[in-house]
This record gives sequence, C-alpha cells and structure tokens, in this order.
Amino acid sequence: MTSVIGAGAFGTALAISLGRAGTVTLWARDADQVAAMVQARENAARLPGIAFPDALALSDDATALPEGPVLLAVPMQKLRDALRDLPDFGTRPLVACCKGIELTTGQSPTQVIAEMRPDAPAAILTGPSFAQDIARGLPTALTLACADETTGKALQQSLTTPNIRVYRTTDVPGAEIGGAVKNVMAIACGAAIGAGLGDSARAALMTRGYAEMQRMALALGAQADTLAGLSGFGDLALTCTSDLSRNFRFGLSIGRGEAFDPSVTVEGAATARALQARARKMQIDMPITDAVVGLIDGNLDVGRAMALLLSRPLKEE
Ligand SMILES: NC(=O)C1=CN([C@@H]2O[C@H](COP(=O)(O)OP(=O)(O)OC[C@H]3O[C@@H](n4cnc5c(N)ncnc54)[C@H](O)[C@@H]3O)[C@@H](O)[C@H]2O)C=CC1
Ligand SMILES: O=C(CO)COP(=O)(O)O
Repeated sequence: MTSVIGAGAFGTALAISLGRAGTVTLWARDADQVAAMVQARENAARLPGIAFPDALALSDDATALPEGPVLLAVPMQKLRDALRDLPDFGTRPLVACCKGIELTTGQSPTQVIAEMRPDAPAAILTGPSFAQDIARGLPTALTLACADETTGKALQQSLTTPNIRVYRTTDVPGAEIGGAVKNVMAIACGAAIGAGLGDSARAALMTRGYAEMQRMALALGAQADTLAGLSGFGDLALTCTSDLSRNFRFGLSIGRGEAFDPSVTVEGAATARALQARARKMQIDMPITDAVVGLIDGNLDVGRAMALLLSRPLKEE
C-alpha cells in the first residue's frame, strides 16, 4: 500500500487520486491538521470542497505506515529535515514528489534521499500537474524516474490511477533538472507578463529557458529526450503559461511591483540561487537564471533584466 508524507496541496491531491484507485495513507506531522481532516474528510486548507475517497486513511504516526512505497510530498528545501525526523522505512522505495535543488548543498531530491537513506531505492515523481487538477480527477500525465528499472516499473504500476498516467524513465538527472529549471523560468515569465512585456517576450523566455535547462541537464549526463518530455518541456509549458502556478504568480507580483505572501511555496526562488551557484561552478551559461536571482534580490528590475538579456552578444541559436 502506498503512503504519502505531507498533506500539502500536492501530497493531498496524490492521496485523493490514489485513494480512488485503491488504498492509501496520507501522513501529516501536525496532529491537529490530521484530526481536522479525519473529521471533515477534506483538506480544507489546501483543497477545499474536494472530498476524500473512503479508501484514503489519515495518520500522524509515521512509525505505523503500512508496507509499500513512501511518497515524500514536502517542499525541496524541507526534504532533508523531513527525512531527518521521519522513522527509517528500511528498503521501501522513497519517491520524491518535489521539484528543485537544495540551496545548502546543490543536491537534487534523489541525491538528498540517497544521502539520508542509503538503503532505500530513490525515485522522483514529476511532470506537469496542478494539485487542483489531480484532485478533481482531471487527466494528467507524470514521469516516474528511477535509476533501478525493476523498482521503477513497480512504482509506475502502483502510482497509476484512473486520472494519472505514469510514464517511466531511468534518466533521473534529466527529470530532476527539468522540474527544477522550469520553476525558475516560470518566475521569469510571470515577471515579464506582470511588467507588461507581452506574450512574445514570454515565448522567448520559455524557449531560451529551455536552452538553459538543456545545457545544465546534458552537462550532468541527462538525455535530451527526457527534457523534451513531460518533466522538461511539458512542465515548462504548463507552469510558464498558467495563473494556477505559484512560481508564475510570484513572478507576476515582481513584475507588477506587488507584495507576495511569503508563506506560499515557491520552489523556483531558492532553486534559482542553487542553480546559479551550480552553473557558475560548472561554467554553464544561464543568463535567465541569473536575471531571476537579480529580480528576487531586488538588484534588477524587469526592464533592466530584459535589456541585459537583449544586449548579450549575438550568436547562433
Ligand atoms: N501544488 C502543486 O500543484 C504541485 C506541487 N508539486 C511539488 O510538490 C512539492 C510540495 O508542494 P505543495 O504540496 O504544493 O506545497 P504546500 O505548501 O501545499 O505543502 C507542503 C507541505 O509540506 C509539509 N512540510 C513542510 N516541511 C515539512 C517537514 N519538515 N516534515 C513534514 N512535512 C513538512 C507542510 O506542512 C505542508 O503540508 C513542491 O516541491 C512542489 O513543487 C508538484 C506538482 C504540483
Ligand atoms: O509543479 C507544478 C506544476 O507541474 C506546480 O507549479 P507551482 O509550484 O508553480 O504552483
């Protein structure tokens, strides 16, 4: 039986979808939140109005989760803390359900898992999907990346539901870099739209952002096909074009000069910094990522960032 750690938007949505297909346990660290969800049979904070299926069990006791894979649906920058606090799940597969790069170490989700739980097979579930869409039963397609093919195949089976079609790859770096970089590009696109620079500018940022994603991923040994798939191009397309994306909305607020609620999970903010540091170390050119860091730090405004990007030396595409 699958367990989901973290009753935020994504963890709850996955548990709802899995619970419509079979049994699942959703764990949250906050006993009061669990009690409220047991009572209401919904996650009123994150997905109000979407009823839990009967086969979704709730728990605040991570030592009592049933056998089976464990999905880790906590933000990237909290993954290490969560694993530090959680019990040892032995050799059960641990599936990261977060997107980004750890700021303090430059590590990807599965690298953090491998360091914290060396005995557990590590995988990542990523790709274009809004929690609201998954929870409402709308069709979605995701990528499950696992270096071990046998484990990956078993996870692909157990994570497929009536509305989630799971594709599989062994190209873990490709899937992870796609999911990390697309959030940074969504901030850039949001900032451009927020500042009134138009859809043509957005298309340019998406395309050149894809080039940055490719440069970093290929340098890490990823396959180009992975980046053209759901976890790369697919998620870039979704996140850079939808107001449902928190990264895009964060960018919008920068472009409009408005405040943004700091409690909202915006993975691209810390990840932009982490990617910039890694790119510099690897001598990879990532000018849009640099611009996003400048925007977040307040060292650049959107007009100046765009002017810098447009005045770079002319080159072949
Ligand atoms: N919301 C969405 O539509 C999607 C989110 N994701 C990814 O899922 C990940 C999580 O995002 P959301 O669920 O949307 O965020 P969220 O902000 O809704 O929820 C995060 C949850 O993690 C829990 N948490 C934080 N630190 C923890 C710790 N140390 N131990 C245990 N639990 C902890 C929080 O209590 C909260 O319930 C992100 O990496 C995001 O990119 C992926 C696809 C879709
Ligand atoms: O990852 C997502 C869609 O695939 C969710 O995007 P946001 O984190 O920007 O809301």
